[in-house]
Amino acid sequence: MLSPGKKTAHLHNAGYWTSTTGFSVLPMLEFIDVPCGLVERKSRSTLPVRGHSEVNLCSVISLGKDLSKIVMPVTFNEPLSFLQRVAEYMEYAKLLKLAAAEETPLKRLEYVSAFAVSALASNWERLGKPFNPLLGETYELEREDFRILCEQVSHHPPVSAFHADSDDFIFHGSIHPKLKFWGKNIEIHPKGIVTVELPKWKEAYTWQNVNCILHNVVVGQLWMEQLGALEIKQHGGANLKATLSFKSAGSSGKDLHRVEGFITDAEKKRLVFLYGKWTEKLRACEPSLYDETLERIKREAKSPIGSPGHKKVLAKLNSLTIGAFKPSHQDAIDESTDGEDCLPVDEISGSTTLWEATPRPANSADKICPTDSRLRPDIRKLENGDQDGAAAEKVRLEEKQRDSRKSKKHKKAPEPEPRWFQSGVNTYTGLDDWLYRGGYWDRKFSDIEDIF
Ligand SMILES: CC(C)CCC[C@@H](C)[C@H]1CC[C@H]2[C@@H]3CC=C4C[C@@H](O)CC[C@]4(C)[C@H]3CC[C@]12C
Repeated sequence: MLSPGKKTAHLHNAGYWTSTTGFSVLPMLEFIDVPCGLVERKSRSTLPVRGHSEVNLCSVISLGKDLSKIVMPVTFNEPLSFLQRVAEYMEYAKLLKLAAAEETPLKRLEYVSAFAVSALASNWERLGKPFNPLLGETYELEREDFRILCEQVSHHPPVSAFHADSDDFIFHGSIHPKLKFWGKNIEIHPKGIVTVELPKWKEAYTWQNVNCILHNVVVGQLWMEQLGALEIKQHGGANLKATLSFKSAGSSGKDLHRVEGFITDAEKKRLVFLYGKWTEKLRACEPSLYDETLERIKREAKSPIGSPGHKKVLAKLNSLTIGAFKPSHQDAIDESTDGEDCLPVDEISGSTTLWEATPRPANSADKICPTDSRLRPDIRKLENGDQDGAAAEKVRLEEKQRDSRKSKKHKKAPEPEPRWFQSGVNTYTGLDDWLYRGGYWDRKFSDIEDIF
């Protein structure tokens, strides 16, 4: 087994890990690769600035298409392979360590559930398309207390397999993401089973990832939701089960990113209530506390309709309902219940926090303009040592530029003006000059022409 912190002294199993390379190891949130061959194991602590394109998708694909079969413009991409995205599941691997350290099957399942939810957190606001891995492509990530290897095991359909091990747990599985374009939305079915094994307890946990919906892929603000039931089954020992529901944001957005559900035993008795948001945290409390909270709210709901107490209650009810309990007066809920005076909807006193997301590294949310030099594919290819590719891209870009100018002239429109500058006179010299129009730093780049 691995000895944490002693990377040079691996004595274990043959195969992939015996060849210790001088590759740099990336901390979990460092999404961009650094050149290999570094002597020191050094990692980035910030990200190069980059944003995603807002080019109209309809111009590239048609309805109901399986997106894996479509070549997308590179400006839709984030500079990562999907294998690296898979490795991001491990960001909160410490939860599995915590699970293994617990003495009861229930507590272990609580932490495994937290891990399953936390594995989705890195997807929040990540709206670029990772590169399709090539068949046979691999990605390794070795950290203090675990290591993971991913391999693209099939190209059509695309399947990525992964295996992570550590002193305390093994985590493995495969993902076959199916993307469907439905006009307004893209639906993603990340098919495949994932398994956590805790050898010390001779226990395993299995689940399947929930579906992911990308909204407003053509017009408006692109956003993502994770949707559906996540069933985490415990095998061996107590055979408990966690059933979590990833809620739809709903029209008011109240349930945005919300996750909740129960851990039950083989007799379907509720043992623990789990609640939180996949972007933020997961908490646990006794089902009785959840019931009491609901009871109290129901009682308070009898206060006069329209009173502040009543509104508070409606807000809370709306956010806590799960399974059988649904308020019949849901229609009465209006915008005002979103106000400051509503109860903290994600608080049940007496709960314990199983997992809390850590903040993103610097620059991870900045957007740059899709015309930025840093996004030029020919330059990037040259940087990566692909001279032929760079030459081909350069020709393609120049042709694209020529064609776009031609088609604009054809429409007899006046020569298009530059976007951020205009010709004018330098007030000091009286000579012709180019003057800034302003507005760039508002970063509204949605109508920018795709020049790459
Ligand atoms: C053209 C643009 C809008 C397309 C952008 C598509 C991006 C956002 C899509 C493409 C592939 C998708 C991923 C496919 C599979 C999984 C595994 C699942 O367990 C969590 C979501 C996750 C990680 C998806 C997140 C969103 C994703 C990265």
